[in-house]
Amino acid sequence: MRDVYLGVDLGTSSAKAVLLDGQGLVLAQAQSRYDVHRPASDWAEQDPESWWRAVCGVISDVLSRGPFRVLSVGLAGQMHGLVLVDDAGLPTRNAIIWSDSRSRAQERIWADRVGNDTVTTTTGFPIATGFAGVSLSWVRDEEPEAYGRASTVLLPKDFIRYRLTGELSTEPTDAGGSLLYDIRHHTPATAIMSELELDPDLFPSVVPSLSVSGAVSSEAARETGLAAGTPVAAGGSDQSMGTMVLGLEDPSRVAIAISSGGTVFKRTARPLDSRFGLHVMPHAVEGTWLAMGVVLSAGLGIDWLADRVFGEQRSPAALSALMADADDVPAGSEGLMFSAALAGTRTPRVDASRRGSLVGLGFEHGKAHIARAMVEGVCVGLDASVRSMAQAGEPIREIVVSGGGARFPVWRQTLSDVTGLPVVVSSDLEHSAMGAASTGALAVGRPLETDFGTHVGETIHPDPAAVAVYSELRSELASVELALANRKEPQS
Ligand SMILES: Nc1ncnc2c1ncn2[C@@H]1O[C@H](COP(=O)(O)OP(=O)(O)O)[C@@H](O)[C@H]1O
Ligand SMILES: O=C(CO)[C@@H](O)[C@H](O)COP(=O)(O)O
Repeated sequence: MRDVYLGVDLGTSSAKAVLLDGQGLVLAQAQSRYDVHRPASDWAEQDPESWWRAVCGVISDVLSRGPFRVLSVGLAGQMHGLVLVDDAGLPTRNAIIWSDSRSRAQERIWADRVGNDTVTTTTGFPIATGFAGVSLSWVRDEEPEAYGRASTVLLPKDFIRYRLTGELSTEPTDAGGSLLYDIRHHTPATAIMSELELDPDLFPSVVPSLSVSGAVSSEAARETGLAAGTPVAAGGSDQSMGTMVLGLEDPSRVAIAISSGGTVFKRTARPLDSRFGLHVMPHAVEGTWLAMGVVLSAGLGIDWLADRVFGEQRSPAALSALMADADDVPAGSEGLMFSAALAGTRTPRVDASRRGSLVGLGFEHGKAHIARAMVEGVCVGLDASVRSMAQAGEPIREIVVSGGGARFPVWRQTLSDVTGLPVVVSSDLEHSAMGAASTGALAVGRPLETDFGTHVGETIHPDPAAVAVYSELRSELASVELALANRKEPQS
């Protein structure tokens, strides 16, 4: 029987599980998709039970390829979402996830009563819809019954911890993305919560990311196939866990995840100055920090194009075909531009009301042009965060790319051409699940014997002709966005 470490990532599009051996080698991995529900415009919800079913499925799947002895479990997950559970641990409503933008009235209440400067200084994040704190205010105002029945606020992956171990807790990296946590004092932001008439007792206990947060219960053992008593590490947010395995020791490397959202992230020795519009939160390794810039729809946008707009199956094969066709379209998409803010923007500027636009459409364009233009638009958004990091004093000479979209050449090359930087493709595209497994190993005192800096595939170099095309696209997109900035918001 082989000794292994299990990592679970509760992504936005799917749950993933990986099993690593003591040398960090992937022995098995599995993925199970679920949906984002959008029952009203601006809403984005998921059913925590569907998360749990998917997690049970992927764990059972990887274990079936054994025999394995799992020495620890580590957890990673999508950030910011709000899960409210009652005294019996049952969700009082669906989870409101990070790409939700319904709570604009509450965003204004937070700004009026507490102020953006106080919130940013205290929590590291600006006031924005989709963050657990603002979503919590919405539930309190609009669904008092679901708020009243709740006894604990959990972040998404912490619901999985609860189902695995029975423990209601979070850890600093996800607490730090909730808008309800004081990152300077490492305590719940009770003053902010009280000012907004949110009950501070709802916030769960916070345990260190690299510690053991509980053990697999006998009920969870029956559902997953894990042995009861297996230690479960606290883990962290998806990107925080990703930094554990993306070889980011070289400070001039920045990571980019092309996942449901697109994220630029970097571990830093000090918290970055919030004036540069980036998110700042505690990192899993105590005393260090994570800086992050986000494009709110990357893979989500491609999935939406394939599914809602083109009416195709959102299957891996259909997505792969669409991305391959997009790769055949020349840089610049023959004049088509896609401002890809389908779900608003958060960095460098918060604007939940912003939406995307397709500019320059002609009879010469087809599906592949539209998909490519979206990839280009997302990369221009990611480039803005890379530039913000450089402005904040973090030198950037190389990108390491990972996530579901990074398997496609069109994303890798466009990222390199838009940023003008070499892009190293991580050989561990499931960086969050891998980081969670590695964190679990650390938590039980058995660090993996590998140098993750060497887990790299090919390096993509910028093509000078495409760099010139994208330099122009960057300024053209900026003009389009400026022109649309004052567009009247439709009444929903
Ligand atoms: N097996 C796959 N085949 C094709 N595309 C995929 C696959 N897995 C993920 N993707 C693409 O990557 C995106 C999600 O990336 P991923 O890193 O898995 O996201 P998340 O962690 O948010 O669930 C999807 O929206 C899809 O476009
Ligand atoms: O909102 C953010 C980061 O601020 C998102 O990046 C979420 O953390 C979800 O990540 P993915 O599911 O896209 O990996």
